[in-house]
Amino acid sequence: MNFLDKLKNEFIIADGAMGTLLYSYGTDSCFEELNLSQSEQIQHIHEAYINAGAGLVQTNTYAANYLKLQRYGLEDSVKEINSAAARIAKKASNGKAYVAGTIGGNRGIKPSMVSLEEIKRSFREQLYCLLLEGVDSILLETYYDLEELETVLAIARKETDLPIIAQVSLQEAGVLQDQTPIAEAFSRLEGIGADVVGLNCRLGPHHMLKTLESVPLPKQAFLSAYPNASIPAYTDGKFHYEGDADYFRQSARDFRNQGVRLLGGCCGTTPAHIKAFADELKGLAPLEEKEVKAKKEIIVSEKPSPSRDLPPLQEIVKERPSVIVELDPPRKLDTTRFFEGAKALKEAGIDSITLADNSLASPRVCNSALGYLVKQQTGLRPLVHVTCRDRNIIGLQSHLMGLHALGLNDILAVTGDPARVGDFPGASSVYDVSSFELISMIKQLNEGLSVSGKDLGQKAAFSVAGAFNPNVRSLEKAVARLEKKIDHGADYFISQPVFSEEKLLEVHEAVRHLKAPVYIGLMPLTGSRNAEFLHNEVPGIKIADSIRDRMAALKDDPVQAGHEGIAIAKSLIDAAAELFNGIYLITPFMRYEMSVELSNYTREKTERLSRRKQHA
Ligand SMILES: Cc1cc2nc3c(=O)[nH]c(=O)nc-3n(C[C@H](O)[C@H](O)[C@H](O)COP(=O)(O)OP(=O)(O)OC[C@H]3O[C@@H](n4cnc5c(N)ncnc54)[C@H](O)[C@@H]3O)c2cc1C
Ligand code: MET
Ligand SMILES: [Zn+2]
Repeated sequence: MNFLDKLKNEFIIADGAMGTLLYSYGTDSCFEELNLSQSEQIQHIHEAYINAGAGLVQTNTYAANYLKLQRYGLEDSVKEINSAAARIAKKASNGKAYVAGTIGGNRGIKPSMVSLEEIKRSFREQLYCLLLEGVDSILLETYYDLEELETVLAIARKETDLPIIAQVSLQEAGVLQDQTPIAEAFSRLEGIGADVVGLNCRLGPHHMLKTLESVPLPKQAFLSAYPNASIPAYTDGKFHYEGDADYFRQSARDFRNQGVRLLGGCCGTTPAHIKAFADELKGLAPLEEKEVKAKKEIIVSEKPSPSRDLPPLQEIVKERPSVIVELDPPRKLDTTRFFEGAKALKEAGIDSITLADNSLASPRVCNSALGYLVKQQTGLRPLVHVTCRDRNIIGLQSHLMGLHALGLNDILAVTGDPARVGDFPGASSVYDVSSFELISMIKQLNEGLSVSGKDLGQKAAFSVAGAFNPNVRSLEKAVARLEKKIDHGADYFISQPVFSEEKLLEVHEAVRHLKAPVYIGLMPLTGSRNAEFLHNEVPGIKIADSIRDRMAALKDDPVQAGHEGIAIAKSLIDAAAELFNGIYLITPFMRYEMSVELSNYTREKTERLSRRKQHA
């Protein structure tokens, strides 16, 4: 009898986990490769599930596509691995169980870089291999991203008449990670032609049952559920699952009462869990009609965001000249000079001081702590840099919520210099998200939503700058990155320092069409060694020979060299102020007096310019 005909009248118990079972036996590499090197072990696991009562087993091919196999250098073995897997499952089933060819999702909980085009290519390759081996059905499982599942399901539906099971993974009870309610996801999947729709992985029976309470029986399709055994625990360097089989026995009837007809297990489950399901449902008829609990509305809080005490910088710089100054947190514990600098800069009338986030990957006093104190003590607006390097998504989200609580609403979102350049070269550079994704994440908080789409009960009021590096070979490419950052929500840009008038003109020409304003970076040179270092060792920075010669002539006179650095910076300010409203001054080595002098100079220069414009 066809698998679907059987489901019309009775339950089918499916198998449980393969991957976590292999892991618990000690395999810590590519599970799918074992189809080639340990086929007997895979066959025994299938047999154990069939003996436990499974009427459907899935091939050991969850990650057997080239995108995932390339981690192990096995991207050319897709056909071999899938074919072997299907043959092993068929041999183990020996006519006693149906065989589903499994294809897992690629886009996980983390924001993903894998394009749909790439996913389609890899999916087709795997699908054809499984179909050629004559499986009884196709099982699409562990899809966090509905768009991905809809895409691959449409391909599979076109290619085969075999029954297709399409399963998503919950973000939390009731919804996917983009907050799509499960009932809606199921009806979309049914619309594309899934014969069975359901849930698998990530969460256990509790959350799946809670979810199913608000899911009606599909019109044509059947419902499935493959819960995890429990939430995984991490002990002695290994993950393990604690949920015991008795707990599964108790939940079997609840799954039946929610209308599930295909019931199996995902991560952490074992033949004992499957036997518990099978024993408990033996002789029971599946549910024909279901009463659905009214769905709890997800209310995104309408609470207004706390008002900003200062307008965002992008608004200021669009209207008038504006100076911001980078004054980095110290590398040592004494912050006296830092606060002296902040006060002096406040008196110089600048719009903001920016505080780097462990620049050059070397630890400094936490910039949000100092930013808060600056605001308290001087009333000056702190702009904190946030890198993707030091915090994973959990840390970033928490950090942003903290900045909101502290009223630090101005952020520069940057990738961050990699750890290997800094004081702790062995430290990990996290990079869970790119600078683009970080910008989107911050803007999502302004919608009152967390990165995973959860309601945060309040909207944040961040204004977000993106970094602009004009000191690259292709300015055109750098500007294309700015456009992409604008698409992700960047409100304005702050640039690396520029050291020549020609470069200022070139940059101005390249960015003038952008709708987001640019604060152009300028930094006074402190001496000849500083100039030579920047010119020769910092990628992209080129200082004109004439300027380097001026600095070199004062090699033995640091005081005069400092004055010369200031004079050079002033002539760059003269040129920059004609082109840009926003000037970003970088303070070298905590020498804030230089920034104060240059801030004052910029103000006088821009006042002269505006008087000239008024007269003209
Ligand atoms: C104003 C400013 C402040 C900064 N503050 C900090 C800080 O506080 N802490 C810190 O650690 N780092 C800081 N940085 C450094 C920054 O993280 C790195 O220099 C980063 O690579 C460039 O900025 P981003 O993070 O926006 O890079 P993105 O635009 O996200 O670029 C990321 C990577 O892509 C590559 N890339 C970018 N543009 C091009 C191009 N045109 N051609 C080829 N490849 C390209 C580069 O390898 C770059 O590293 C700052 C940089 C700027 C401009
Ligand atoms: C990571 S969720 C899917 C797992 C797969 N069905 C296995 O058990 O290996
Ligand atoms: Zn799983």
